[in-house]
Order: sequence, then C-alpha cells, then structure tokens
Amino acid sequence: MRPMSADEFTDALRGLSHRYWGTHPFHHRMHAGELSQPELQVWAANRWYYQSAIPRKDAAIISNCPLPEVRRQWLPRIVYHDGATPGEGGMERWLRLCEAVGLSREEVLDERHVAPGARFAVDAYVGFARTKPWVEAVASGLTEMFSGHLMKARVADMLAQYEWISPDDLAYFTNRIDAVAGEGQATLDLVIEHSRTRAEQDAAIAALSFKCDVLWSLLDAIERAASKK
Ligand SMILES: O=C(O)c1cc(C(=O)O)c2c(n1)C(=O)C(=O)c1cc(C(=O)O)[nH]c1-2
Repeated sequence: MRPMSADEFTDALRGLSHRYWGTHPFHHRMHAGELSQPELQVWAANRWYYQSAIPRKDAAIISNCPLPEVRRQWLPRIVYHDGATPGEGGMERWLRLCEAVGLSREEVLDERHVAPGARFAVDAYVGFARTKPWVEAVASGLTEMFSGHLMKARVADMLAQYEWISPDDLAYFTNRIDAVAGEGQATLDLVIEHSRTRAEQDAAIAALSFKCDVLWSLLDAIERAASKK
C-alpha cells in the first residue's frame, strides 16, 4: 500500500482523539467538582506513579535511538521532569500537588496507594518504549497533542470547583501547558519524518492507540480505587 501523505497521516493520528482519556468518566467528575478530597488523593498518588515513569520511558527512547540529533532533541524532556537540581522539575511540582490535596511526601514516594491496575498500565508504557523501535515509542507520546486543551480546562475547572485548591497548587499543569504547546508539534514532525513506509505509519498509529489504552486503563484503575473511599 502507498504511504499516506503527511496530511493524511496527521489526520489519522489526530483521529484517535476520541480515545483520549479526556472523555473518561472520572475526568468528567473531576472537572465537574464531584470528587471528594480522598478521591483526589487517590488520583494524585496514582498519577505520581505515571509521572515518575516518564523520565525512564524517555531514557528508554534515547537508549534505542541511533540518531544523535534525535537524542539531543529528546534529552531536555528528562531534565524537565527530573529538574536540573534537586527540588526542581515536573516531578517536584507533582509532589507539591500531592501535598496540596493532603498527602505526605512519604506516602506518595513509598507508592502505598498505587493500585495494581495503575502499576500494570504504567509499566506497560515503559516496557513499550524499551522494546519497540524508538520512533514507535515517540509516536506513543503523541497523546500530548490532545493534552494541552484538557490541562487548560483542568486548571480552570479545578480552581472554580474546589475552593481549597489554589493556583500555586496547580503549578504542575500551568507549567506543563506551556511545555506541550511546543513539544507536541516537534514530536509530530519527528514521527512524520521517520515514518516513511505505510507499514511504519500504521505502526505509529497503533502505538498512539496503545498509549490511549494505557491512559484509559490507568484512569479505570484510579476510578476503581477511588470508589472505595
Ligand atoms: O494531565 C494530563 O492529561 C497529561 C496527559 C499526558 C498525556 O497525554 O500523555 C501527559 C501529561 N499529562 C503529563 O503531564 C506529562 O508529563 C506527560 C508526558 C507524556 C509522555 O507520553 O511522554 N504524556 C504526558
């Protein structure tokens, strides 16, 4: 089969947006202000496990990629999450969000609240990046194309709905919104450039579909754990 044009390929990738976790019932409840503080704690502690896996996922992509220009482009993502020095970076901002919802650092870092399904989903994402061709692992991160809109809505809705949450508590998201605006397009360009055959393009679409399943399953596990609170 002939390869898709860049526009057709982009449309096929963007066409998966309906599978994105933005439409998950747990996110609907979060944005509508319907979650209790214990339910938000379950969400924050389990998403911590996702946040903490992202740099390991990105390191796996780098370790599988033979192209210096791609490795150079990808490296800042690890520093973004880990921070250039202790006490900085995305993971630190996520921990502050955890504290804002009433969790201690200790109970987040020892992962006592991480649900089995959440661990399974996140570990599958890291395993995918370790074992698949690097361009497919990069393509799996294209959920970020869909995340900017969702995170903007999350900040506005959470501030409107939960009066005990302050703008500072949501610094993780406000910072991330700016980061994904640039990263999303750069990632898409990279995937288009390095997926030339129809088989490679189809593999990239399948990778993004897989990632939608990872995020959906993560939130299913969170929803189930939260329902016991
Ligand atoms: O809050 C969200 O809805 C959301 C979604 C996603 C995503 O779509 O994968 C990421 C993030 N946040 C995020 O904060 C983040 O650092 C991140 C990294 C990645 C990735 O696959 O490399 N996705 C996401």
